[in-house]
Amino acid sequence: MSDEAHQVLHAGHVAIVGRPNVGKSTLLNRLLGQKLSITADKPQTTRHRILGVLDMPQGQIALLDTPGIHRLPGKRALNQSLNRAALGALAEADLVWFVVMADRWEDEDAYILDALRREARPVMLVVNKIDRLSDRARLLPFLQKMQALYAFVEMFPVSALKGDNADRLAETSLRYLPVVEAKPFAEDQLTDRSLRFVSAEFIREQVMRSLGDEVPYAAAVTIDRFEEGDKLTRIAATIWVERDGQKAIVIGRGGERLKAIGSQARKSLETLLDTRVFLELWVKVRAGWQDDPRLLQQLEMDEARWPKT
Ligand SMILES: Nc1nc2c(ncn2[C@@H]2O[C@H](COP(=O)(O)OP(=O)(O)OP(=O)(O)O)[C@@H](O)[C@H]2O)c(=O)[nH]1
Repeated sequence: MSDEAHQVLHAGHVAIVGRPNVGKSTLLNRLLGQKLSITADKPQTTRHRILGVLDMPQGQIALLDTPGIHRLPGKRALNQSLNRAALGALAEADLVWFVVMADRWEDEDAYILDALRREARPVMLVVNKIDRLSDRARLLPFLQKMQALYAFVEMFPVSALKGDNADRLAETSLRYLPVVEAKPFAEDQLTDRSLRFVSAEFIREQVMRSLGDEVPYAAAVTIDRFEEGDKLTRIAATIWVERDGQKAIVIGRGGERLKAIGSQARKSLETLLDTRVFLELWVKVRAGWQDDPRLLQQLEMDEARWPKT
């Protein structure tokens, strides 16, 4: 038998948790070497639990990207479902990456740490955005302060944006996952989500990026048609907003903004799907979807309604 056959493999789930905007999705994309989770310079970009498969010679990590946890969910059904998705991912995890910003510790971080204490899973502290520290000497006292708060199994300063230390984070994490006989996912499998689902997320990302603060959380995307060919994928999608005024904003003067959203989304979809993409976008109004859990589910959980691609 070759040495390789004797190699011990590890595999399991790692939940990436942290307050909004600390860089969880950026970290996931960096490690996967491909864009999977959407990012924008606004909190609460991630609305769904996304599973990304990180394949390494010594095993596989199923990474669960979670929506940023909010301290005060309030009444909005959307916020409550965000918190549920994040806390649900914890229950599935063999290991948790608790992402915080370098030299920043806020009430919301403390709230999440309390939730982690209750789950009693091994937690690694991931100290992100170290590239933004003007003075690296501040890192050590910050780590010491963190160590006093909780018995983290490891503490990793990283820059998700630049990639510093990210690979070592993944390699070290493998050791905390169960030993397996075989890798649970195919080596080239990137996610357990359908391409249709990821495509809807990519379109929503462009809506959020192009819209300042005017509409951000009031937009959802459903895929109406998804036809894959060898060279061309035809996609028709609807952007749902809550009010007529928001519809006008998304469309823009003379349709300019919608055109820009479509063209940016098409570019990232072409990379994802590795085909040319013909994208048709519609904007429709559906009042109150953010406050209505049933409507939310209908709009968001579109995978249940269509066959997997
Ligand atoms: N300078 C710097 N910026 C980063 C780093 N990681 C993420 N960012 C930026 O921080 C912002 C938020 O990143 P996201 O990855 O969307 O954050 P998130 O934690 O997934 O946010 P939610 O989806 O709201 O939970 C983006 O503008 C990123 O480019 C980093 O290592 N360094």
